[in-house]
Amino acid sequence: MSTTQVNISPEAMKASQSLERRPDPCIVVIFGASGDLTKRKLLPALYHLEQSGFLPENFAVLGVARRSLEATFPADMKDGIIKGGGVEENEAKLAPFVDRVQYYAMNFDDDAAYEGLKKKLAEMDEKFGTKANRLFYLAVAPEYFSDIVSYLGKHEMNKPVEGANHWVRTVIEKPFGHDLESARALNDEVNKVFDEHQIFRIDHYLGKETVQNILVFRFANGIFEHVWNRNYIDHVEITAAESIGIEGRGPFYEGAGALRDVVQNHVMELLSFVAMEPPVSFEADAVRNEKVKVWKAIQPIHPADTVRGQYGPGNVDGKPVIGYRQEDRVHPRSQTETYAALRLEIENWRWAGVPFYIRAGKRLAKRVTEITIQFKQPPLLLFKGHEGKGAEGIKPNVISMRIQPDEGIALRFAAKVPGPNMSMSSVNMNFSYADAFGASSANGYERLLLDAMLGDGTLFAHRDGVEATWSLITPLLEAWAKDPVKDFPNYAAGTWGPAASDAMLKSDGRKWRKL
Ligand SMILES: NC(=O)C1=CN([C@@H]2O[C@H](COP(=O)(O)OP(=O)(O)OC[C@H]3O[C@@H](n4cnc5c(N)ncnc54)[C@H](OP(=O)(O)O)[C@@H]3O)[C@@H](O)[C@H]2O)C=CC1
Ligand SMILES: O=C1O[C@H](COP(=O)(O)O)[C@@H](O)[C@H](O)[C@H]1O
Repeated sequence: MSTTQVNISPEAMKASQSLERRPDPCIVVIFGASGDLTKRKLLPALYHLEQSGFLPENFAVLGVARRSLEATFPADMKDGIIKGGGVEENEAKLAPFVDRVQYYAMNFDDDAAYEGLKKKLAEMDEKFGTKANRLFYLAVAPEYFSDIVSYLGKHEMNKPVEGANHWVRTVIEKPFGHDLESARALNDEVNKVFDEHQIFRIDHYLGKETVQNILVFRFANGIFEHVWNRNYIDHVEITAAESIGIEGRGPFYEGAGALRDVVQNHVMELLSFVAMEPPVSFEADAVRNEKVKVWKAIQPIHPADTVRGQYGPGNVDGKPVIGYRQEDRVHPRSQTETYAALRLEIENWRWAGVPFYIRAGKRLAKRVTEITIQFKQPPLLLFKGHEGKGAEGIKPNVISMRIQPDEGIALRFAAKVPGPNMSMSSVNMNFSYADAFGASSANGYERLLLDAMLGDGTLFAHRDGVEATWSLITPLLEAWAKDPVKDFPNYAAGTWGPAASDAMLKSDGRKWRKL
């Protein structure tokens, strides 16, 4: 049961949901327009932004992909746009948005086609009054990132047109490289064409309200920061569990695995928000610098402090599902991990000696992303022996930050059970986002697209950060590659992962929090 009470008036709530300034007129150019990401996330997010009145009046979208979809794009995606945009089903509302979306078919490798693209954009500027401002969104497989960027440079679409007061930016999807070397090479390639301030490396976790709220919880409240350190915290757990499998993305996932797919990026971002020092301001560089300091303070992770898993057949939500090796376009003896758990330490004054346990995986028992801060037991267990019959007993205090679903924060503490005896039980104080502020349809992409259009890079990854996280992960990938696993699959779909993961915490006298 929720105990959330909110002291915000409807007027204040409305004000917090309004924009201080709208983005300049612009065209969002989506490379990979016929793909899954565009359909499920980008177009719905843009539609929702438009419906919220956050887009400039002079605004347009150009979808770019290989197939000839001029006649059907984006009409054949309209159901997804309406559903994903969280706007009530109403075709009349959708029509003005769809009128601003156009399509251009080309092969990303086709040098000559970029001249056609340039011409098409100039025509759209005329039609929509978009003033030559461009947001090039690379929603494509990573092997195309460099090519597209260099062709944009070669055809002089990377810089504002001389004499005009406008901007050109690029948003680059993850994965940003597949190891340290490739990330550096990609950064070099992209930096040859775009200045760093033009590059927005997206990690959609940073667009989630609950992720941003980690910083608000820590730095806008007076009581938590004092205990947010090694003196009071026993350990930190970060869980990013998914119940879905690889959703037909066999070739991509075979080359990625859980470590590359979510740990190097989403989970490392969560960790940096939990562990960073207060930035001097909420400006892009100040926040990014503090994050990088955290990643650089993480000690090299020893392979013995890691666990790999791969799901076999099992049951998810009461339905039988196939194992990873049976998925489409997956090698029948694949070594790719669909689960990874790590134990790591951040060697700085705040965190020395506090283990951080991380786990992420597919086809786990349920979808839940949560950060658990477990505090030390009080120094004197005054009430030992009074735990109370039938009650759960006194457990250490826990702050759990639920990133998704059921977004919110809970604090576990001990309370006296009513009655003549001094019996105690653990209870939870809950804050629920939905109860406090109503359900949100925002999917992270909305906020980030808006920020990119506004030129605000605070919630985007920076070159240094990407390279720092790859520096941590790459040695593990190399160590794992040298040491093939013999027991894959080692967890059944629909469970909480391999037994070795529980054993890793058990060897430290701890266990994963039940989620
Ligand atoms: N899907 C998701 O939920 C997420 C995806 N991402 C990242 O976003 C990016 C896109 O992913 P996703 O949408 O799933 O990928 P898809 O495979 O669904 O889409 C790929 C797109 O690229 C186009 N394309 C591929 N090759 C060419 C080419 N040579 N010339 C022109 N167009 C080409 C395809 O066009 P056509 O159909 O015409 O061939 C299609 O529009 C990837 O980097 C992925 O890692 C990141 C987070 C989540
Ligand atoms: O980037 C990715 O993220 C999703 C998980 O995102 P979420 O917002 O649903 O938590 C993951 O399924 C996908 O494999 C990965 O590429």
